[in-house]
Order: sequence, then C-alpha cells, then structure tokens
Amino acid sequence: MQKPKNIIQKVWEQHVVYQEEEKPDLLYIDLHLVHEVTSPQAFEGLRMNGRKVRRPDLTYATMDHNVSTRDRNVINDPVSKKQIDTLKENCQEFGVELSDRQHPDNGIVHVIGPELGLTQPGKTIVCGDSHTSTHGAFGALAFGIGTSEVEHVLATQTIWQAPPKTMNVKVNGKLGTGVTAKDLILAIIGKFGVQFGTGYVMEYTGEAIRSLSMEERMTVCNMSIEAGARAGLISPDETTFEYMKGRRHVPKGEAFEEAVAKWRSLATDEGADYDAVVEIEASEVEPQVTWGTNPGMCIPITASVPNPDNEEKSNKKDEISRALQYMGLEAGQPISSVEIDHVFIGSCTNSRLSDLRKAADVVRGHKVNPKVKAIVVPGSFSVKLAAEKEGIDQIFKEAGFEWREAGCSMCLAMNDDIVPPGGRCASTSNRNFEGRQGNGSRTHLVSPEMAAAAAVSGRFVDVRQFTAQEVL
Ligand SMILES: CC(C)[C@H](C(=O)O)[C@@H](O)C(=O)O
Ligand code: SF4
Repeated sequence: MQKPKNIIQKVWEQHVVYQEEEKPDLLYIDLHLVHEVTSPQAFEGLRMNGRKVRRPDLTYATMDHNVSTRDRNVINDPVSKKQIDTLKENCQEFGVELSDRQHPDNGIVHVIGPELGLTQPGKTIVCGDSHTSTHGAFGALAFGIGTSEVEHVLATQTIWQAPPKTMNVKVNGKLGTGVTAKDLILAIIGKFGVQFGTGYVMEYTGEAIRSLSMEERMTVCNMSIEAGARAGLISPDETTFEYMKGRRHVPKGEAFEEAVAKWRSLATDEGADYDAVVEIEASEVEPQVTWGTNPGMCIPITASVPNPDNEEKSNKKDEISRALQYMGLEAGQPISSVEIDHVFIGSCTNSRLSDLRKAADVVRGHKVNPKVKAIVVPGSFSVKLAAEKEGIDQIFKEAGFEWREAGCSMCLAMNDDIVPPGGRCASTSNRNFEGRQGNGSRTHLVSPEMAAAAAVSGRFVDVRQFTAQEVL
C-alpha cells in the first residue's frame, strides 16, 4: 500500500516539472493572478528580452490597490494612475485578460479569483501579493511571489521553489457563538506567534475548520502569511464543491462530477504525516482585538493590554513598550476602554457577502457613534451588487456608514482612503503594522461583527453581549 500523504505533498508532486537533489524544484503554475502594483517591472522585463507571456490563458489581471472606492473613474494620485494605466497597456500588449476598474468582474484579486471559479482545488496559484494564501481555502497551493518571479512565471509558467515543510494546524471542537473565523486565525497567531509558520505550508484541519463556510475558510487562509507561513490551505470537501458549482470557470455537467472525484482524492489521507503539528481548542477562542503593531499582538475583548513590567525578557519588554507607545495605549488598560474614531469593514480578509451580512446584522437599527467615520468597502463589484440586492447597503447607510465601491481601500494607504496621523481604526483587514493605514495611523484588527459593534459604541465592545442586549 502507498504511504499516506497530506494534500501539500500531493499537489506539490503533481506540479514538479524538474528536480535535482539539494536544489529548488521547478514547479508548474496553473493560475497566475496579476495586479497593478507588482507587475509593471515584470512586463517591462519581458519587453526588454523580446519575450511573450507563455500562457495568457492561465493569467488573469485585475486592478485593486490603487483604485478609488469613491469614484471608480477618478484617480488623482499620479503614481497610482501610472500603475493603473500601465497594467491596462501591458494586458493589451501581452494579451492578458483584465478586469479593469469599470469592469463588472473587478475587485480585490483574492476576492474575484474564487468568485469567478478560477480558484480550484489542486491548482498551483501565484500572484505578486502576499495574501495569495487566501486561495488555499479551496485546497489550492497558493502563494505570493516577488516581481522578478512574476516575470519568470509570465515568461515560462513555472517557478523555482524549495520544497516546503508541512504543518498541521489542528483546530479541535467548535467555535462559540459570536466567535468568528477572524477571531480564530488571530487567536492562532496570538498563541503561536508571527513566525511559527516560517518555512512551512500549513494545512488547517479539525472539526472547527470543517464546519466553516468557504468564505470563512478564506479568512483563515488569508492570514497564514501573518503567521510567517509560505501558504495555508484546507483539504477540499462537500462545502468546497457546493461553493464551486456553477461558477464561470468551473467545469460543468459531467465534467464537474469528474473534477469533483479528482479534487476529492487530493484531500489529506488518513494517517498522513506532517513535519510539525500545532493544536488549538476552538471553544477557548473569544472575540479578538489586536492591541499592538503586528497581528500576533492580540488579546480577547475581555482582557487588558499587556504590561511590559510583567515580562522577564528585556527584548519582549522593549517590544511591548514600543508597540504601546506607537498605539497610544496604557499598560494594563482594558481593551474595551479603548475608543476609536475610524472603522473599516473591507479587505481581502473580510469583505465578502457573508462578512457584510454579519456586520449589517449587528448594525441594524443602530447609529454610528458621532465621533466615528465608518466605511464599508465590498471586496468586489459583484459582492457590492449582491449586497445591494439584499438591502445591506441601506442598513449601513441608515446607520451612518459610507457605502463604497470595491477595492483594497483603507487596508493600506495606497489610495485616497487613509487614517490620519494619531487616528485609531477598528479594521477588518489583516495587517496592523506601523503606518499601515496612513502615517501615524493606529490599527486594531477585528472581525466584521466586532468592527460593526465598535462603530456603534465608539469603543471596543464584546459583540456577544452587544447582540444579547439586542435580543432582550
Ligand atoms: C501591494 C502588495 C504587494 C502587498 C502584498 O504583497 O501583500 C499588499 O497587498 C499588502 O497587503 O501589503
Ligand atoms: S485588501 Fe489589503 S491585504 Fe488584501 S491585497 Fe489589498 S492591500 Fe493586500
């Protein structure tokens, strides 16, 4: 009998086109996603060498980072405009399909890949973007690459990669009411640190993962990179196939059934080994809020921000002091006492229809606190349309949120949505680094539900009690 294998090993083996001892493997790439920020020099490299895009049919481009979410037709910043225009010219010249900013398929690259059915189990997927791991939710091996690698993939449809170590991130039991996929991944990174995944591709397994929807799985896989991992994925199952059925690029009819049989066989075999295993109990996870300047600096909403004096190691002390200083927080302060002035519901982590629905459920019938500027930015044009069809936009607008066009928006300060210096934002995105949402801005990462509750309250509140109060 064959030795049991995990999905990472299976997908890797199926894609190696050249291998030499002690050297990286040459891996075939099934889907190359492209956006305006990391592709200009790559196309320029092709042009200089007189090369073509090897497989335009396996390459798909969108613009997301620089687009304005106020008015899709206007871009004031000249650098942003240049990147957008350059992508359009490059796609035309090299024959790459592009959903430009007025196109109905447009949106954040990691939102539209799954939506269009481009993202499929067992595919190798790359993009010049660190959150490419999102696509791992489907059992794809999906990872971010640098601009020179983007050029290599454009030219050859392959990439040199050292075989990864594999890790099983096992989530036992069930998540409690009001506790989300975002809280789970923050708690995982909070528990094991922002580097525990370094050198690994992670597979998330266990009962809690199996019961997540596809959109929730994407939230989890999205943040694998924040744990240092090369990629994160989840073995495909009925939830995956159900989500995929009928999407534009997914095989239809009998071909779909055949594809499902193949996809099913990719799932990790019973008894397969990994190079490492970590475990966490889902029932112990509470709604999380980050207090510091990396995603691992997070605590439950019921807790207080750490005090550096309680640390023994001096580097840890310094790290906490510096983060508290940047964040303008007091050691030992309860996180629920922290007041905010901005709320951002969006980004490739939490801007899908189910995220907006859940946030709208919290907001319904309430008003945004008068000192808070709150925006909702759907991840794609089609998420926006679907939400509007359900009246979700109305719930947000009546509460005092701005309802925006799709794009990366306030996730990073690359467009006109910026948190001002000293501003404090409850954000559903994935990075809380210094200056991430604008120079001197302070970011607290939370789930969409927690962001919605913070918008109404003007400070962080436990969404579990917030909803309980509403029921009473
Ligand atoms: C601009 C882009 C290259 C970057 C990334 O790689 O992730 C961005 O998407 C981010 O989230 O920081
Ligand atoms: S939404 Fe944020 S994290 Fe996602 S691709 Fe855009 S900038 Fe990067």
